[in-house]
This record gives sequence, C-alpha cells and structure tokens, in this order.
Amino acid sequence: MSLESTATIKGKLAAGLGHKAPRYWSIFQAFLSAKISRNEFDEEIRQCVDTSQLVQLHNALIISIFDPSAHLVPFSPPPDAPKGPPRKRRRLLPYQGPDPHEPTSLRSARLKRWIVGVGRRERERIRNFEPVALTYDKQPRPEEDEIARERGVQLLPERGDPPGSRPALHLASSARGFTLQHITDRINLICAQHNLSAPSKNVSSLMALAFETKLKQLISQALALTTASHAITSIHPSAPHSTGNRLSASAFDTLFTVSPAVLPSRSAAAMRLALGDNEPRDDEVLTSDRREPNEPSWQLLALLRERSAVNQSLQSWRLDLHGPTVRSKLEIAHNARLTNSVLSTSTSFTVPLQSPTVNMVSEQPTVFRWGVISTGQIATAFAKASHRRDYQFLCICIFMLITSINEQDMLVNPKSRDVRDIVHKVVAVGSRSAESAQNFIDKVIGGDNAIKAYGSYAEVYADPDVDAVYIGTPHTYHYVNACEAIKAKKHVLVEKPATTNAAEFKAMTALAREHGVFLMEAMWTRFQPVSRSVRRIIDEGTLGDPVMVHADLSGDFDIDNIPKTHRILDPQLGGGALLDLGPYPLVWAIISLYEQPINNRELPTVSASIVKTPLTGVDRTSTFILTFPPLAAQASLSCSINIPPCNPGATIRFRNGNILIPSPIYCPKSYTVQYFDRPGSGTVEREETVHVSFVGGGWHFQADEVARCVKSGKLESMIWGHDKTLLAMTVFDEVRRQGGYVLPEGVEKVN
Ligand SMILES: NC(=O)C1=CN([C@@H]2O[C@H](COP(=O)(O)OP(=O)(O)OC[C@H]3O[C@@H](n4cnc5c(N)ncnc54)[C@H](OP(=O)(O)O)[C@@H]3O)[C@@H](O)[C@H]2O)C=CC1
Ligand SMILES: O=C1OC[C@@H](O)[C@H](O)[C@H]1O
Repeated sequence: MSLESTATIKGKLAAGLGHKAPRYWSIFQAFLSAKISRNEFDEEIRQCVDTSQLVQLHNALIISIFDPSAHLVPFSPPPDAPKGPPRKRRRLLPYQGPDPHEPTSLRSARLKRWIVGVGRRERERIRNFEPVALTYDKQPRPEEDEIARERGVQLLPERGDPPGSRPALHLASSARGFTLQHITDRINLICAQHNLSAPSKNVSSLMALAFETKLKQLISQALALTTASHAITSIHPSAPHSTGNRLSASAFDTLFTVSPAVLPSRSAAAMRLALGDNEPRDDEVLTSDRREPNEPSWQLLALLRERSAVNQSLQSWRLDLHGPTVRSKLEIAHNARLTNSVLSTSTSFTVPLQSPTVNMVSEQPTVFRWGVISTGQIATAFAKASHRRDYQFLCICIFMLITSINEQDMLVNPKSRDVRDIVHKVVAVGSRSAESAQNFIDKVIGGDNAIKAYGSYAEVYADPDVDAVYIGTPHTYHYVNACEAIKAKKHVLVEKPATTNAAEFKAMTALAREHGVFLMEAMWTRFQPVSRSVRRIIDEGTLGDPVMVHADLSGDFDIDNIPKTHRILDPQLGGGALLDLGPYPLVWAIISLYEQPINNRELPTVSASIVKTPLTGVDRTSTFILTFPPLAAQASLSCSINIPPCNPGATIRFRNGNILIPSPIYCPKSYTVQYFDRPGSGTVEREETVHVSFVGGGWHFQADEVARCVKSGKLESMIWGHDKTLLAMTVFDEVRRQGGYVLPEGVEKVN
C-alpha cells in the first residue's frame, strides 16, 4: 500500500533499481503497449525487483496508478453531499491525480490482478529478502473503507490507534448466522472506538439474546405475511403451530419450507395441509379420506385438493421423489425467491386472508353487541348478514374459492377471516322511522325477531344490551349522534369523516375520554389486509424511504341529474368531494408518510385548491398537497365527484421502487410492488402482485378492531387512533379554507 504520490514512488523505485531501472521501465512500457503478456511481464519484472523493498515499491507504484484513493486525504463526507455524476469507466494511465469517481477500495479485484502475484515459490523467495523497516508505525486500513464510503461513516480511532488498526470484523459466518464470537468481536471494536475497556462476556450474551429476540420478532412478522401462517394455524388439527401467542417450531418450519411464491396453487396453506408435518411417502400425498371426513378442515382440504393447481404441483413433487426431497425442493425454491435468481420479471400470488392480529388461543368468542344508527347505504353494507349456521363457514369458503364474490359483511362468520375471539351481533337498529328500522332487520340482517327495531336513535343509545353504536348518518350528523351515544356511555364507531371539522372532533374525543368509552372513526381501509401488508413492506425498508405519494379517489355521481338535496351535493350535509372521498387518498398518505416513525406524528403542511360546482357551491374537485417536513416527502392527493376513479388509484414512490394500489383505493384487493434495477433508475427489474381475498365487503375488519379494543379496555385504536382522525379533519379544514368552501351557518356545531 502506498500513501505517496506516483512521482515519489517512481523516484524511489528508480533509486532502488539503480542500473536495473532502464530495464524495469522498458518491461513496463512493453507491457503497457501490449508487446508482452501479463505472465511475461510478471516474469521479467521479478528479475528486476529482487528485494522486498523493491517489491513493495513496485506494488505501490501499481496501486498509485490504478487506485488513486491511496493518495487521498482522510474521508469526511459532508452530511448531505450531493451524489456525483454516474461513474464512468476510464483508463487512468498514466496517473493523472486523484479521481473522485474512482472506487476507493484497496480490495478491488481489478487492483489485485495487477499486484505482483505471490505464489508459493515467490513467497519463499520474498521470505529470504532482507527485512526492510516500515516507514510508519501502525499499519491501519485506509482511512475510508467500503462501509465507510457507502454509509458515510467516519471511522473512529481505536483506543488511540488509527481507525481500522484492528482487523475487519464479520457479523456472520458464511454458513450460519452470527455467533457469540462475532458479537463479542464487534462489541470490543465499538468499545475500542469509544476508548472503553473490553466489556464483560455477559454483555455479548445479552446482545446475542436481544438479536435472537428481534430475529424471532422479524420471523413472526414474516410468518404473518406468508399465506401459511394463519390459515394453517387455524385449521391444523393435530400439531398446533402455537401455544398461546408463541410461535412453535412447526410454525418456523412452515416459514422456511413453504413460500407462497413457489406454490402455483396460490395457497401455501393448501400445500402445507396436503403435506402434513412429515414429508410424504410416494403413495401418501393427500389422504383426506383417511382422516375424519366430517372434520371441516379436512373437507376444506379435500376441496383444495380438487383445485387443479394444488393437485398438479403435488403430482410434480411426487414424480421426483428420487431427487431432492419435497422439503429441500421447497427450501431451494424459497431461497431462490429470496435471492431473486429464479423469479420471473412479474410474479403474482394470492395471499388468503390474514387475521389482523395473531389470534392463536382457542377460547369461546366474545359476542360483541352492536346498535346500528341509520338505515342508509353504508349501514346496509356494513351490517349485511348471512345465515349463520355452523356449516356456513365451509359453504362460505367454497363459495369464496369458487367465485371470490360475496356481499355479506360484519355478520359473516368471523372464522372465514380467521378471527376466533369475536363474534358480531346486531341487537338493535335505530332509524328516524320504526318501519325503516324493521325493514332493515328483515331485509338486511336476516329477520331475527330478537333484534330490536327503534323509531329513534336515542332508544338505541339507551338500550342496555348494546355494547357499541355504529353511526352511518350523513357527515354533518356524526358529531351530534356520536356525542349522544357517548353520553349514554356507549362505545362508538362513527363513519368517515368523523365530524365536519377538527374542533368538533376534539370536543368529541374529550367527551369520550370523560365518559371512558372507546371512540373510532370508521376508516375501514386502514384495517384491510392490503393496507396492513403495504405498511409492513414500507417498514421492511427494501424500497427505501417513501418520497412521494400520489392518490386519488373520484367517482361519477352524475351530479347534473341527482337532486340537489342528495348528500353529495347538499352543503347542509357537508356535500362535495372532499369530506366524502378525500379521506381515502388521505389514508394512503397517512399509512405511507404520517405513520413513518421518523415523522413522529408531526402534522403536514397543506397547499390546496378547490373547484366548486355552481349547482350548490360544494367542492366538485379538490386537490391538496401535503408536505411532511421530517421526511422531506410529499403527498399529492385529489378527489372529484364528476369523474370516474383512475387506476392505479394510489402510487407510493420510493427511490428503489413503487407500490401501486389499484382502484378502488378504499378497498383494494391487490397491490403491486415494483423493484428498480438500481436506486433511482426507474427501470423495473422485478414486480410482484399480491392478491388478497376475504369473505364480505371488508368493513368487518374495523368491527373486529372495535370489539378487540373494547374487550381489552382501550379508549382508542392503536391502528387508527384519534391523532389520525384529527389530522384528517385539520387537513380538510385547511383545504376548505384555502379553497373558499364555507359551510352554511349552523352546520359546524363547534368552531
Ligand atoms: N365507509 C364507507 O365505505 C362508506 C361510508 N359512507 C359514509 O356514511 C355516511 C352515510 O352515507 P350513505 O350511507 O351513503 O348515506 P345515505 O343517504 O344512503 O344514508 C344516510 C342515512 O342517514 C340517516 N339520516 C339521518 N338524518 C338524515 C338526513 N338529514 N338526511 C338523510 N339521511 C339522514 C338516514 O337513515 P334513517 O332514515 O334510517 O334514519 C339515511 O338513510 C356518510 O358520512 C359517508 O361518508 C358512505 C358510503 C360508504
Ligand atoms: O366512503 C365512501 O366510499 C365509497 C364512495 O362511493 C362513497 O361515496 C363514500 O362515502
């Protein structure tokens, strides 16, 4: 290694070579002008450089020519140094001074090729050379190394020695994960860099434990992402994957042996069920008939078996039993997926329903009793029931698998979405008319005589059988309705937008706290499987930090032909695009930007513009840009009531790729992740589309959250807490202010 300039080295080399210098330079010249081969060059040069000092000088010269970093001053990256232009390959002969674009590693393969090769004979020859004193005391690694350069890290002195004096450390062996020794070495180095004495062994052990725990946590998150986890856990009859909330060895096994991406059946659960705990024998791949035929899970298995893709893939494993075992084949495929080496450019697989929380404890479900306020469109969609008999689950699964279409929602059997701790029940319906309430009970929720029909909302609030009230009235009624329910000590789920403005929501939350009841805005999108998966992908970090979100929800309400009293046009009902559709583009900005830990719940700044309809003066189209200062990221959001939705409805953009959310963004059934070939290139190297399916319209996920929160004594959801609703209402206030949309006098109950 050289820390001197090429000219200095040349001078020293010339002096050291003495009379051999002309020969040395002519060999050099012959090689550079391609008159002799690399081997000939090595051979000839070795005749001249016959002391270890000359060998060192020769190597130093080569380094100085090919690796100018050897001359650079210590590296101290500016905190936000702009990236230079793309690297160009250049020939650097003769040495023309340091080049900032050149890689600065002394370990580059290119460089190694040029240093005089040290074979066994050569090593022996060099060993016999006269020892030559080094010109500096310590032999540190260069002041900057690859890690330092890539990550902008400045290496620290090590107990007074130059940075890098201690050998480079590995954090993992090639065959296995990190060992205790790796951790001990690493901690020693960190202590050295902070001038601390070596810590006790316990520190390393504790660190190892912490890593392991974190690893398990990561694995369990990953497990939740695989199709295998919940579905298998929920229907595996003999070997439960968990005890309580702990993951068992077989659950880990599932994670590492089955990958949804390699299962053409699109159901890892199916494959895992089919294979059972043991690798199959030739004649024993699917033996559902030998199990208990009346057991619903085995009926489901039989059904899955019939699905040709599962069957075919099982057949192909069977044919190859003399090759690698099924398990190792799956492992290979899984690893291949991890390394992306066998993925086609576009893969697509379906993730069956995942439960929002891992619910592995088998216990009697809690019956959660709802009172529904109003009998309009959304109340109908939310409460829509199926006939809940025991065989219903299987029928639903069959129906779902065959058609993927269904219309029921909160009252479908929660087992269909792997929820076993909660069962929802509507016990009362309140409407402005008793007839409408009864009609709702008969037509929408299956005509159960036990359900009470009330001709007022107040009677629902007063009903002692009601645990929580669902409010589906128009926007401008939410505040009054919710406050009355809260005062009657009912837990509340109130439709979006929770109120007409931020001041109303603040007053509402204060009231809920005062009465000790749970309150949540019905932002159903946030609880759906796609939103949860997208959040996990952002957290996982492969795409980098989100930089920009584009999201739009529009819908053609045929505004020229509907009555001006329709809630979408009537300013008395908070009409317009913003309050009705705006919450959905906003929820994607909240998921991808506001929820980033670094944002630390900071509110964005708002820049907005509104186009009003002359029909009633409500906003026909609203566009608002949110800037999140801690993230240096923006969301460009819009909504309109006289154009159809666009597709994709939301795009979350990162330097390393995009996440695309198809329309309708309030309840997407898939998402696509695009990975660029390199950061910032925009060239999609690989893309994965994940499909989700569940029984029902998708409002039930938020209902589960309400029931679980109430059950555990929470007053607000951790997933869609009051801060997020307050953010939404604050943003909408500001958009209306900037756009000049003033609601009629008296509509806003609190200002
Ligand atoms: N989460 C989601 O997917 C959706 C949410 N929504 C939200 O739900 C709320 C209601 O929307 P939607 O169901 O489409 O509206 P609808 O007009 O279809 O229903 C509203 C219901 O509220 C009751 N109501 C009370 N006061 C009034 C009033 N002055 N005028 C009209 N109705 C009144 C009525 O029930 P009754 O006569 O029985 O008292 C009426 O049926 C809105 O806030 C909207 O944002 C809407 C659609 C989808
Ligand atoms: O919440 C909603 O989602 C779907 C829209 O069509 C509806 O108007 C809105 O309230």
